[in-house]
Amino acid sequence: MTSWAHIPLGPPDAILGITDAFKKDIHPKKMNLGVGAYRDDDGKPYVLNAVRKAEQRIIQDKLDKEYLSITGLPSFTKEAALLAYGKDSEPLQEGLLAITQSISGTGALRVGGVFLNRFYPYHKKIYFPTPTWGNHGAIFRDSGFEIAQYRYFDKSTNGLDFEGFMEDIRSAPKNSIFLLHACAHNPTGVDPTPQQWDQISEVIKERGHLPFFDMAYQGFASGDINRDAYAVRKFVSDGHRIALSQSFAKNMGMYGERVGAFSLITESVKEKAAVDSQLKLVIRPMYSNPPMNGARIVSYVLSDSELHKEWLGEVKIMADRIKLMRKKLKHHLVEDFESKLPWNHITDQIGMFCFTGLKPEQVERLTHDYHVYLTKDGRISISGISSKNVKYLAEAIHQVTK
Ligand SMILES: Cc1[nH+]cc(COP(=O)(O)O)c(CN[C@@H](CCC(=O)O)C(=O)O)c1O
Repeated sequence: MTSWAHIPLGPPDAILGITDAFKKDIHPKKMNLGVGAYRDDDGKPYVLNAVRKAEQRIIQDKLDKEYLSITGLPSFTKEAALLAYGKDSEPLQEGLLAITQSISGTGALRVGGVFLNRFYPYHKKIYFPTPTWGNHGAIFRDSGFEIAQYRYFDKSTNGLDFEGFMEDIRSAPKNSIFLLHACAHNPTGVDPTPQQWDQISEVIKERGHLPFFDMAYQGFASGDINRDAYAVRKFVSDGHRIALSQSFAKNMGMYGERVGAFSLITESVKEKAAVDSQLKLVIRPMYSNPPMNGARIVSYVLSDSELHKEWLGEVKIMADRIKLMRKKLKHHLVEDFESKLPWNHITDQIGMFCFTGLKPEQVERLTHDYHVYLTKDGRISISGISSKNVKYLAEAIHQVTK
């Protein structure tokens, strides 16, 4: 009889495990600032109206439940590509974009990781920003990659270490793979300016590196889908043949529907056909073909002009609420509690997260004494803040940092 006694107990997930701890807490003022999932000002999950309308139309259309193709719903991947690359994208117009639907952003990164580990013709090493999203390491290690870091966050300014970033691009061996957060960097909320992206593109091109963009927040960062895709589109117009993972979890509130896409720019129609064929050979033994419901909803929303317009309005509402909570948190810290610490980074940073700069022991106290749940590195998901609890949070942060 097989014994499994040799299996060690694994640690709780650094991000998703926080929600479990939060749920067990019965304190009336508890706050979940862990997982990056949008909440409205009542602290409730938000299902977009455009999504609800698309769902109704799908029901009325009485569609079948047949298998999708291995690379997913064509109407979805077409719309996902248009959203990311823009209608004027040359590779898109010339049919040079290999793309597949994926199990959300995580699945896109994994499929991309396995594909690149199988076919990337240079060193199987990928460079991550320091710090990066907690799941990137496991995804690419499990895909067979060696992991390296490039400098990104400057603790002294709570901003971008641009010089260090550029030096590390220059010093990495030629043809390295660089994972780049397209917008709303997780966990820091610190993004390069467009001018800095232009310089990053130039040096990455000089070194022949492969840019692998992770775009998990398009539209959710600034509220503008085109602005948030600046880096992706600039790199493509500069001639980079990028790899891109897209997630519709946050910008369309499709968290549990698991809707994403992986794409790679190729040099010719023949190359695209070969890449498409090999993506299928990666996916088929992994999960065969993707779930259809979420992809149908996203394709309905993006392809219908009315729903698309409504969605753009809703994604801006979400982004604007996040920006307002940043302003309120900083205001209470500085004006009400007269904190003498620098808190400008709360409003300088962008997107779902704020990298507060709190030390582990301060994080520990925030959770233990004030029932505020956040990741150990001091990252807070701004969407967990509302007009009802923002002052309480400011007081708690002030108490543990004064
Ligand atoms: C940069 C980034 N890339 C990819 C993903 C994957 O998203 P999905 O499409 O759901 O597979 C996330 C979600 N990260 C937030 C959500 C929870 C998670 O870690 O997963 C987070 O960091 O809280 C990211 O923040």
